[in-house]
Amino acid sequence: MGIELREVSKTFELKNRRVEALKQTDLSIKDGEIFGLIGFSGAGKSTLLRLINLLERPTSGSVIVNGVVLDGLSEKELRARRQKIGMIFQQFNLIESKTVYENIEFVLKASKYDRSKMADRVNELLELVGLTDKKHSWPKNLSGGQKQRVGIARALANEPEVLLCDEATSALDPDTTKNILKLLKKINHDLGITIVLITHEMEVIKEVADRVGVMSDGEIIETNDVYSIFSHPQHDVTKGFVQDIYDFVIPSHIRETDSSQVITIKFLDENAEANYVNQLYRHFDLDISILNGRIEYINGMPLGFLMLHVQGDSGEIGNLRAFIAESKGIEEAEIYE
Ligand SMILES: Nc1ncnc2c1ncn2[C@@H]1O[C@H](COP(=O)(O)OP(=O)(O)OP(=O)(O)O)[C@@H](O)[C@H]1O
Repeated sequence: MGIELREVSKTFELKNRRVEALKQTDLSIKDGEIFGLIGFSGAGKSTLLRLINLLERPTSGSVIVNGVVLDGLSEKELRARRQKIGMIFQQFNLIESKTVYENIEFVLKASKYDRSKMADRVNELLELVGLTDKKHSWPKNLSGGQKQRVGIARALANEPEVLLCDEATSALDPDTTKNILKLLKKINHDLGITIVLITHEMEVIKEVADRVGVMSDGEIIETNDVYSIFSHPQHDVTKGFVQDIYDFVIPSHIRETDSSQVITIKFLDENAEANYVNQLYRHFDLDISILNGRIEYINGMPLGFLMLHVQGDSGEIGNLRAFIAESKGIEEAEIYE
C-alpha cells in the first residue's frame, strides 16, 4: 500500500511557453512513513504534492494511493477518495468568519458526517491538537502555531489515511515549527497516518522525516533514508542542503601547505560519541588542534563532524589520513563550498 507515482509527469501549457514542472517520475512512499520532499523554489515540490490528491491532473502516468488508481476515478469517486487525503498549507487556509470550533465543524458538515456525533468529533479533534481552550476563539486572535493546529484538526476531521503538508511550518518561528513537527510526528505514530511534507529547510527534514526525496528542476534527483542523506549525500544539490547543518569554514588565518592541513572527520553511528581524538593524539607525532565540531542526532542516531588543523611532517599527515580511511565508522568529510 502507500503512495505510488508511476511515470507521472506534469507540464503546464501557458500562452507562449510550456513549463515542465515535473518530469517523468516514479516514486513509492511507504504506508505509515513520513516522507519529506526538499528542493529550492520552483523545483516542482508543490506540483508533485498536489498530484497525490489530484488537485493537479498528471499530464501522463498514474497516481495510486493505498491501492486505488486515482486517475481512473470519476469526479464523484475522486471527491470521496480525497476525504481520505488531508492537506495542510503554509497560509493555514482557515475561514476567518468562523470560530475554531466552527472551522472544524464545517469540514465535517461538508462531508455529511453523522450530525449526532459531530460535536464529539470536533471536541476530540480539538483535544488531539491541544486547542480545547481556544474552541470559541476567532482565527484572527490565534498565533501562527495555533492556526496551523486548527488546520491540522480540519485535515484530520475525516480520518484520512494520508496527510499532505505544503510548507506547513514555513510561516512559523523556529520554536513553533518544532512544536508543530512534534504534533505531526505524534499523529503519524499514534494514528498511523502516512505523511508527505514539502519544505525548503533541511532542519524540518532532520526533525521529522523517515525518508527524503531531493528535488531539482522538476526531478527527484536523490531519495534515501534521512540519516544516509545527511551522512552520504550524493548529488551536489543535496550536498548543498546538508552542508547547512555543519557550516564549517576553514578559518582565514590558516594557510594550508604540505605540513599544515585541515582535515574534517565524519563519525558515523555510535562512533560519533567515541573518543577518537585521543587515539589520534596518541598514535601520531603531529600537532593537532580542533577548529570546529558538532554532533547531530538524526532519528536518534548520532552523526559527528570534527574539523582539525594538523601540523607536522607531511608523511605523518598522510599516515593519519590512511588511518582515518582504514578505520571503521569514521571517514574524511568533504567541505562543500
Ligand atoms: N498552475 C501553474 N501554471 C503554470 N506554471 C506553474 C503552475 N504551477 C506551477 N508552475 C510552474 O511549475 C514549476 C514548479 O513549481 P512548483 O510550485 O511545483 O515548485 P516548488 O518547488 O513547490 O516551488 P515553491 O517552493 O516556490 O512553491 C515552476 O516553474 C512554476 O512556475
